Amino acid sequence: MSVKFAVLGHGVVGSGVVELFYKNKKSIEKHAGNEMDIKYILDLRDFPDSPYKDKFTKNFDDILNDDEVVSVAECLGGVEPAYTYVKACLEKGKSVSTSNKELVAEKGDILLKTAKENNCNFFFEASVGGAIPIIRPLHRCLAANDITKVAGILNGTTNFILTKMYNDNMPFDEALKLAQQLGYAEKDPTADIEGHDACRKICIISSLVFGKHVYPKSVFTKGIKDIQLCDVEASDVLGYSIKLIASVVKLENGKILPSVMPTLVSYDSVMAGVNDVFNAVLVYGDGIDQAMFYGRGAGKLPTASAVLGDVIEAVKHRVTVFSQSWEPAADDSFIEKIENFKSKWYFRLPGGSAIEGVEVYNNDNGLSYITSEELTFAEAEAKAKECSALAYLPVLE
Ligand SMILES: NC(=O)C1=CN([C@@H]2O[C@H](COP(=O)(O)OP(=O)(O)OC[C@H]3O[C@@H](n4cnc5c(N)ncnc54)[C@H](OP(=O)(O)O)[C@@H]3O)[C@@H](O)[C@H]2O)C=CC1
Ligand SMILES: N[C@@H](CC=O)C(=O)O
Repeated sequence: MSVKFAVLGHGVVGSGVVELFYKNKKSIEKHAGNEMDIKYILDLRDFPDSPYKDKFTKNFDDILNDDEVVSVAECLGGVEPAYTYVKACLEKGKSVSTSNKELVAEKGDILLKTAKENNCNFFFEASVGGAIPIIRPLHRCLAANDITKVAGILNGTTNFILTKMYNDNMPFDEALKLAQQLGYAEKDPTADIEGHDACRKICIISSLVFGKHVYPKSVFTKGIKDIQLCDVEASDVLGYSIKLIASVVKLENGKILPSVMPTLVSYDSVMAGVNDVFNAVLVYGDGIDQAMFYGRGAGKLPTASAVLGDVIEAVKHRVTVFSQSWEPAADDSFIEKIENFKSKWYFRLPGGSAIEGVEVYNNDNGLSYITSEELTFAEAEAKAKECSALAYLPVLE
């Protein structure tokens, strides 16, 4: 008998899940060890031209109350009603696979507990890095390591925009419009450009790796909206590319320091070669030294691939996967303050400024340079104020 699942949402990702499932149905079934079919697709809109139009419903209860549906792919986005729907499915023992990072970053601890209590699974491989397998490698393949740092480019939209600014001198707004047309951006793209999306993703990684829920409000987050073409030009001349880097570091005092900041990345580093919609995640551990995961970070079929991988896993393994879990956090005292973040820094000072002893790039847009010493965030902020800096960003060699 074929195993039935439902897809919530028929937008960019949900429609990709349906398309990829029917395209590769035979091999998906082979991997799952079962015949499978989609019984329902939930959406607010009508899709009269869809070959699957008979499967559409606007009523979530059709899915919830159908015992034949054992697994659900949630691709709605946002916290509500996704949270209510997902929790209700898990309470009925239906495993859920989601691409919704906002949901996982805000409610992951509760949903993982609900899944455990009901002997099913809450999977979220697609919530970080689009197509890139990173969640399962972190809690399974790399489980023998003491992981000390994870850093990456975790937002496809901003990496696409920055690449267009570097390679084509394209203005920010034009590049953003293109990313939206390609289905990379969030419904409200402020989440991409102000760094909230990358923040949600580093929260998920931090929670999984360090075992306690890290909420977005505890993470210092700065997006790329203030990056100007003159910073692009200056960083390029100095030998760096600006990337939106989300990272979490385990410190010697036992705390962790997650952050999201536009960062100058040396052209000599692997991160600098990650362009367009591609994402990359670098994991540092005592066994592996370092490992890099790379692939398309957004888009219809790449994200659908990760969602369907989880659906297959849910069909294959009906019992809770305990390694993919973390505890709720009573407070955020285990998170270090951003003021103590240490790095070299890029400064752009107003024209007419003078600075000695460092390599500088000086033009009509100001004087740009990179500090020779590491400074804490607090020291860099104070220096920026003192010099009336027009921009200051951390630097990754
Ligand atoms: N796009 C991408 O590349 C990626 C997206 N994601 C995540 O996946 C999720 C979905 O993203 P995406 O597909 O791009 O978003 P879309 O807005 O394209 O799709 C969401 C779909 O769900 C429908 N929907 C929303 N609320 C309801 C509801 N209450 N009942 C029924 N249908 C509803 C929407 O209908 P309507 O349009 O009428 O509102 C829309 O068709 C998000 O969490 C996103 O962050 C993750 C990785 C990559
Ligand atoms: N808007 C997101 C979509 C994938 O998570 C991005 O651009 O990375």
